[in-house]
Amino acid sequence: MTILDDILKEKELEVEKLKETYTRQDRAVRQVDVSLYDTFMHAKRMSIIAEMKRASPSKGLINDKVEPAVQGKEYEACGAGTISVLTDQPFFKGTMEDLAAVREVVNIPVLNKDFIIDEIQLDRAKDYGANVILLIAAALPKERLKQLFDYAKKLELEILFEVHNEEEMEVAIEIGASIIGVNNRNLKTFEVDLATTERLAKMVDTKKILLISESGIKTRADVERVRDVGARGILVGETMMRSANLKETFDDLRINL
Ligand SMILES: O=C(O)c1ccccc1NCC(=O)[C@H](O)[C@H](O)COP(=O)(O)O
Repeated sequence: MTILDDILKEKELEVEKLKETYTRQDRAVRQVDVSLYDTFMHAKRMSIIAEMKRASPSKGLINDKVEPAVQGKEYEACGAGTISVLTDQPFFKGTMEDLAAVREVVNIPVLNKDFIIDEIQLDRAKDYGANVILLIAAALPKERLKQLFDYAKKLELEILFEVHNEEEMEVAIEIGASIIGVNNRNLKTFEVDLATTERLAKMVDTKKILLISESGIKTRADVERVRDVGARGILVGETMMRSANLKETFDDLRINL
């Protein structure tokens, strides 16, 4: 059993419960109509998806003092292109209320970062004001990923399609993903290697597909490495959550393309 297996098992229970208790609250939270793909593709500097992440399986507790609305506003003021909110409770200490709190105060896209295995989680993401959802290639078979991909599109949600190896990248391309995130972290072993982005970037036409490099990004040199192979965006969690000066951190990482 890997940690991803454990998380997915937990998600099955969560979805079962959601199906008994959740009713759609069409547009219950403030909705902001803004596209991650469009803004990142037109940006002149590296776009940053700044993450709200209290804890993680690989690092344990990272920052449990964070107030999502305050941090979200600061991320936006410092130049974030999107805010990723981890909403998984058992492994990351996040909640859907964190997502709603961020949505209320920012005007940039908000990503519901969770382990999506069912349509009901997409309904909920929409209701809570997300613009973008995450689909992880390693989590589900291709056919199921495609069903969820199509359903998310129907809800007018953008999809960050996450891959970690060549086989998963093939799946992303076949499904027609236009935003592909290469996760530098192996979700089974926690090993982080930026060479993953360098390797997989060769498989995509980065003029059409928006390439995002995810995980393990800490320094300007890291950003230069992934920029040089075509990434226009980076997803940064721990570095943001531990930063003592977010303005400086953003200025350091938002390099010219
Ligand atoms: O971060 C983990 O330990 C983790 C473990 C298992 C599944 C997912 C996990 N993280 C989710 C992410 O992909 C990261 O939060 C995200 O890419 C940011 O990474 P970082 O900048 O290294 O915090």
